[in-house]
Amino acid sequence: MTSEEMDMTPFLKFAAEHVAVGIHAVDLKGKTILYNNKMKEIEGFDFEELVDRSLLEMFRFDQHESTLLQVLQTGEAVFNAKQTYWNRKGQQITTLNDTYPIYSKGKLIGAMEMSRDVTTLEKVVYQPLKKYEEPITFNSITAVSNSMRKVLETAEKAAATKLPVLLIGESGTGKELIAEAIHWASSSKGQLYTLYCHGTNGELIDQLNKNLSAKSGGTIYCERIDLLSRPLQIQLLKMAQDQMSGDTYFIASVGEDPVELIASNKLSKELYYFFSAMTIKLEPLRNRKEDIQPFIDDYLSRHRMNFGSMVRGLDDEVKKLFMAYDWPGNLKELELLLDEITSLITTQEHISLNLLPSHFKSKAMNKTALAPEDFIIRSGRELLPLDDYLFEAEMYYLQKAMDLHGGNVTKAAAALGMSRQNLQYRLRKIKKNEAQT
Ligand SMILES: Nc1ncnc2c1ncn2[C@@H]1O[C@H](COP(=O)(O)OP(=O)(O)OP(=O)(O)O)[C@@H](O)[C@H]1O
Repeated sequence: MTSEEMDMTPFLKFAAEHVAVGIHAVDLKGKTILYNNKMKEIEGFDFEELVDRSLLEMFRFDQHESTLLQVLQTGEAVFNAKQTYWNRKGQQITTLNDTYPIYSKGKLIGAMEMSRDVTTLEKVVYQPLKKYEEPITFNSITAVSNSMRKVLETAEKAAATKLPVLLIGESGTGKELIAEAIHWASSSKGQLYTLYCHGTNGELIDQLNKNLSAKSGGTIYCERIDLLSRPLQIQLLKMAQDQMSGDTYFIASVGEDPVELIASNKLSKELYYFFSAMTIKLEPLRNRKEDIQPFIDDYLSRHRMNFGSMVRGLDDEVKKLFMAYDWPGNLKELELLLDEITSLITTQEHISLNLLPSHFKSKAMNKTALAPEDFIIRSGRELLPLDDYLFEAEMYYLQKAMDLHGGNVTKAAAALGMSRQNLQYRLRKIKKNEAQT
């Protein structure tokens, strides 16, 4: 039988589910008709989140979605569109996207986006060291808030004792920067190697092991060990134990509370014990807003020095907006935003509201938390983005259901027609959101 005579559908379905490229396809109405496993992984969806909820409902009408819509409107492909964003798990992700119009019998029937996850590659290119073009020392780090000052104090002690360090903090809080500063301040003689655990594999860990042995030591910074699969965590632990006898210094990071990561089986207890001789927790930027202005001052002074620009600071309105915004992507988000703004600046001395990119303005200006009774649409009031509106409505409805059932999750879930696990998951999400606002 030739391939033309065979029904290729099962093969194509298998390929779509197993290929290492994220695929998202929509029909003419913009309705999702294909969303493969790799795309779920890139966008950070949990299986629980997909239960009881249609995929379409979950999408934000953000830049990512609009490339598909744009292709539907123009019928023309868009290639190599780079996007950096924070996915549902708060992980910073960079993708390169190709988006194609799909035709059948000469008629446009939909669009398909293929995303390559280039987060690791991007990090290698974007390492702070390359950006600052000098080794990172504790002096290059903005630390005005009490919590950051304590971080530096502990980091300096860690460098002096050369004890393994575990850095804990959300994406973009500065873990890699601290790791570099510890390396340069320590007596570690060799080179600094960074193992980006997102997207690493067994061969890379072996290669690192060989390099360290050949050069008799160095510092190894394992970024986000919680993103390694369990077998790779075991391989990394073995490698670390092998290297203990040599002159190798170990630093690692995780993106969440390690105790919770261990409880949810995402982090091996043994690996945690190995790295946690000293632990350093970096607070999210929303809990230490005193660091925002000094960071901006440092950034702009570097910008004036490197590019001869005139830009000195922010307008009062922008200052207020920056202080009110919750910066889910932390200092990295602020830095990327400043990169974007300063690339447009010509002769201005102050950054005014009209210099802020519209994607940021709409996010920051709509982010003010609503009281539950406020979620109905009132005339004369600016509309919320649909995603925020649905979240507010869901929060209100679930809390009401819980109150009505005396806080009993099983009963409330039954009344809402959803699984207990799903309700628990959503309540946890609400709690997390409340803690952040
Ligand atoms: N305290 C700080 N002082 C100066 N720059 C900072 C500080 N914190 C973060 N940055 C800047 O933010 C960027 C992101 O920091 P870094 O890569 O260290 O974050 P991270 O916590 O390691 O993030 P991820 O978990 O996503 O890897 C850096 O390029 C650095 O320039």
